[in-house]
Amino acid sequence: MKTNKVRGLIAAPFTPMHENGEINLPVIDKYVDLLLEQGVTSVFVNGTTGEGTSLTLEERKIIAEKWIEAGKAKLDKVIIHVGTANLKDSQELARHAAKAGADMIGSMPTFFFRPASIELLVDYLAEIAKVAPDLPLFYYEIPEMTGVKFDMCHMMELAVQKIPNFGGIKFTSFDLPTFARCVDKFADKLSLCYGKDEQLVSALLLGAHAGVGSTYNYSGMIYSRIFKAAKAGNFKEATKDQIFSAKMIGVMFDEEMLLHRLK
Ligand SMILES: CC(=O)N[C@@H]([C@@H](O)[C@H](O)[C@H](O)CO)[C@@H](O)CC(=O)C(=O)O
Repeated sequence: MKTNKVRGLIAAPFTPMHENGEINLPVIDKYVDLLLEQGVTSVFVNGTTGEGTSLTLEERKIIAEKWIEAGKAKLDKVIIHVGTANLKDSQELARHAAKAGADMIGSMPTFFFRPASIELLVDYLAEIAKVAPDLPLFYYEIPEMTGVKFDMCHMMELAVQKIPNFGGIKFTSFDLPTFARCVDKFADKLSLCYGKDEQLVSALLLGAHAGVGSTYNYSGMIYSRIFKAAKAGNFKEATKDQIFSAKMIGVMFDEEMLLHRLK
């Protein structure tokens, strides 16, 4: 099985499109270089920022293939989001990601008919993980968009028992106390990636292994400085950049996550 170790900055890339809404694949080669120039070393493809759940399966497959091909020997990890509203589509995307050479896969829960219990959520993830047994599966926790909210520490306890290739979590929530419990319990065996850019430094202080976010696409240099300063224990420096990030995000988003403002 491929390693579940991912570290540093993971961008959640936009899906480049032409005016007519067709996918603009060739620009992804330059996109990889743009991210690397900012210190971003991995990508989480077809996620929220990539509008994955608004794309067809075929579109998601060609985008995944292009990021894997463009990122080869350049990016550290290409992680493909396979979450959909149903199991069979997610399994199809997971099989495809494995065949195409992805390093990892991630999945959010079903978000219309939501899992009725934490056990059912883990069983669902296990059904996705089993069709791509050589890839670590990450759970994509994003309750503000999915409406699914369980205790992530408990979820991971169940996942490590039931899913041999469970790799970690992509934690997009302001709930730092829960994130702290997850770090305490699982930091030595899983990868814990934090997904709220405006609170990255707090998550790093707690022990996050990686940050994953949308504003990394064009402000990666800010988060690179935060990461380096935090890892060096220079929190005064890290906090300065984090305050800038919080102010920048405050300008872009008022009360809701308006993706179009990011594009
Ligand atoms: C809801 C949302 O878009 N969250 C972003 C954050 O990067 C967010 O844009 C940022 O923290 C500003 O609020 C990411 O966590 C989403 C993400 O990783 C993805 O697009 O897959």
